Amino acid sequence: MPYETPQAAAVAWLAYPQLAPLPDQPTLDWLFDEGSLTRRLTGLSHDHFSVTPLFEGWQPLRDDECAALGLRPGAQGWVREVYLRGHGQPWVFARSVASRTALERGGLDLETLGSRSLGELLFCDQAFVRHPIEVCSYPQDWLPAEVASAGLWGRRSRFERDGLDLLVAEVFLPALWHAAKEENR
Ligand SMILES: C=C(O[C@@H]1C=C(C(=O)O)C=C[C@H]1O)C(=O)O
Repeated sequence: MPYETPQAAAVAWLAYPQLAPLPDQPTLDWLFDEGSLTRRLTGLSHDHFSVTPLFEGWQPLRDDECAALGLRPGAQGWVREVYLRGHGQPWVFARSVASRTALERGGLDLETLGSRSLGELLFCDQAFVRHPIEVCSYPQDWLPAEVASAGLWGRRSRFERDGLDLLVAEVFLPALWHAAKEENR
C-alpha cells in the first residue's frame, strides 16, 4: 500500500525564490539539480544503483498532486512508489503520479516499468519538458515506516509531453546525504 494518510497533513511546496532561509549549498545542489537523479545516483554509487518498486497501482491522487496536475480533487491516477538505492540502501523515496485520463489518452506505459528507472525513460525522450522544481519538508506520514522521519527534504516537478503530465516527487533520505558527504571528503 502507498502510505495513505489524512489529507490534513498540509504540505507547503516552495519554488526556489520562495525558500527562506536557504538550505546549505550541498543541499541546494541536490534539490535543484535538473539533470537525471537516476544518473547522478548511479555515479555516486559507482554503478551500484537499483530501483525497487514499493507500490504501483490506480489510486485517488492526493490533493496537492491534483492541484499540481490541474485535476479535480480526488481524481484517479497511476501511483508508482519506489526506493532508489545505492549499494542496496534506500537513498531516495520517489513517488510518481499521472492522471488516469492522461495515461489512457496514450503514449506512456507505466504499468510495465517494474525495476527499470522511470528517469531513464523521461531523460531519454527529448520531448519531455521538465517544469520548475519545488521543495518541501516532506510529511513523515507519507513515507514508508522504515524510513519515516520528520523534516526530510522532498522535491517535485512535472514532466510534460504532448499534454501528458507526470508529477515526480523525490525525498532525500539520510543515507544519501551520508554518501554524498563521504564522496566530497
Ligand atoms: C525523474 C527521475 O526518475 C527517477 C526514477 C523513478 C522511478 O523509477 O520510479 C522515480 C523518480 C526519479 O527519481 C530521474 O532519474 O531524475
